Amino acid sequence: MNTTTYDTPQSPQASRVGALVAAADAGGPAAGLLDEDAKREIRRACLAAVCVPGYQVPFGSREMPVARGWGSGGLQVTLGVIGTDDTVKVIDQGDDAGVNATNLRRMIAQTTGCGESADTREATVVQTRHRVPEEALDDRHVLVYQVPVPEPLRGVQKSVAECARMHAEGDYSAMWVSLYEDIVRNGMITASTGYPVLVGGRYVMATSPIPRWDVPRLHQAEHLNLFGAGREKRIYAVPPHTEVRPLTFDDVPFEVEHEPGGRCKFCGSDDVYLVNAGTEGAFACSDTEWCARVQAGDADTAAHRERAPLALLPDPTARAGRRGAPALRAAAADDAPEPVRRPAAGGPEWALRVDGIGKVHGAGGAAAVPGTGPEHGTAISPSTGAVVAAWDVSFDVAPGEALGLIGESGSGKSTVLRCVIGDEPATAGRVHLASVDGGASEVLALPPAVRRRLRIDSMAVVYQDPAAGLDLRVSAGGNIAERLTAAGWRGYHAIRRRAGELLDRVEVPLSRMDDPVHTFSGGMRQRVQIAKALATEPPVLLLDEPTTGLDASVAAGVLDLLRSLLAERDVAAVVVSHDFSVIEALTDRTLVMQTGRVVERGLTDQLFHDPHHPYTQRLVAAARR
Ligand SMILES: Nc1ncnc2c1ncn2[C@@H]1O[C@H](COP(=O)(O)OP(=O)(O)OP(=O)(O)O)[C@@H](O)[C@H]1O
Repeated sequence: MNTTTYDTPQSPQASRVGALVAAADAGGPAAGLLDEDAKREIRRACLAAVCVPGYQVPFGSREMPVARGWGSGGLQVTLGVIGTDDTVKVIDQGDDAGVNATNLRRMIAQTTGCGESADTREATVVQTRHRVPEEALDDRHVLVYQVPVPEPLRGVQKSVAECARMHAEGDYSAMWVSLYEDIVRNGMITASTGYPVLVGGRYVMATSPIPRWDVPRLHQAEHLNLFGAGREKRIYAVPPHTEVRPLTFDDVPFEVEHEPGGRCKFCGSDDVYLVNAGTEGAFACSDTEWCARVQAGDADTAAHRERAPLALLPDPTARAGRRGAPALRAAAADDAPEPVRRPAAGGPEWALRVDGIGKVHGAGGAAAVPGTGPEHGTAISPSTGAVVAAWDVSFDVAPGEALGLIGESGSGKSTVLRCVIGDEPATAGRVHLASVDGGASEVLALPPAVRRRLRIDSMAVVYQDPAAGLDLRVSAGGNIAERLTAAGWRGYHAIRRRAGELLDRVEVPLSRMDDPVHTFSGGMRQRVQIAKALATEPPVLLLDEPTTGLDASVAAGVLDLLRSLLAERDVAAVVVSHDFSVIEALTDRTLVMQTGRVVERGLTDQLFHDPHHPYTQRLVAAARR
């Protein structure tokens, strides 16, 4: 028997949390389904979860003697936090008197010595695998959820490590894109169980296992919510009085599930979460305790109606307006969340400055460089065997200017671009952006999270392969929405207007805006990638072989588009290509690269008409053929 008892804390609002603190390290005779060490670990994990609401705390989940689907995570949390003074109630789906619920409740009571009840008002610890009770919970209650799928990002990101990074950096744009795509397809967000919420303004949390109907009851709740996921070994919490906001766009209200005209066939309630009840069109309360009490006249139905999320019932007419191509008009001033960063007046004349960038693949770092380069005819270090992909490359680009990097395959031009954007770490050199601290900060020395952020509002890249810059499963508009939501855009219609304008500008028909990009031709994909890159008007645009791989006529069209886009925008562009005709069409100045080094530089026009270096002469001759 568990003989643990908790002091009754003085602060009613902190009572359940206070009990956790008091019992965190409390010992007692080992008994029941969990030994005291396991219980202590669970309490500590619960406390950590309370301290960082919405954050998934790992714990050493144990095997439990219950069948799969009974929720070993929830059971472990219940066993970890329950004391002999407590009374447990178990809700299986919405049923608290069924075989599963009764058996589980008895097992908990018998192995811990706590009381048991099917009445929410008597219970202090309620374990649920579907519903928040219709009865009001208060600061005496702990609601323990059996969680089947704890990771809210699982639908958009398979890698556990990447999910952790996204949570750490608050990078939830992939989640916003999935909500955007849902609205485009269905006019509403259809996610039912597991609806994502932002907890305490910081972490996105899945609300699995509860339906949307119950989600509003997490916001500023009186009671402590503890979520246990046994298989994924995670515990997380929503402590009392925590802000819990369902994720949705500013102009798309969060909605709960609703059966128009639906009413419980037993108690007549129409302000409860209803489930189908056998025959066609018949419904019943999913909370059997509440239903029975309403029938018995033992329920405060007026107070319940006030709590019910009736203001969040769906509005079908609003849904229709969210589908179909947006009306094109100039973006409104308040569409963008914040002004795009531009170099401050009086700052440097360049938007991007690169000083002595170098990249060595393999051993030796800078020591590997001697013996490589054009004069030695090799990029491979004679001393270490490392590949010196690029070395001592410097340039700057002004707003409204385009700089070309040209060279044969393997000359190192893409390496320079990848080091600047952050796709690979540089071995040497410095990068400055006028939009970051007026150019004072060395960008390569900034923390990785800050550098990733720069890729949203300060720099964009267009890759040769559209699959590198786009999610081909997502619609053209959704791909643009990813960049906009990452930059903080939260207006659904503003996002659609902006995406529509951009797609129109790059000549992708608006009728294709909501089609997945994998259904597009290569040239159209590249146009979508360009539209996405320009979405947040980054002051620096990097183009890596933007037309290579396209048919000649399609490439010519994309080149024309890029030429007019660069001419009309105040963007500083770096264009990498092995083809002098591309460089000639797009750029003002050019660096010629051979075996990792710059061998010639000058105005593109001059280089094209009067190349000095024999290597440049070869490249120009090839372009003229
Ligand atoms: N991860 C790597 N490990 C070893 N060598 C590499 C690696 N990545 C690139 N290199 C080498 O660095 C050199 C420069 O490559 P880079 O891709 O920058 O050339 P490029 O001029 O852009 O060529 P391309 O137009 O074919 O992409 C090449 O010799 C390449 O083989």
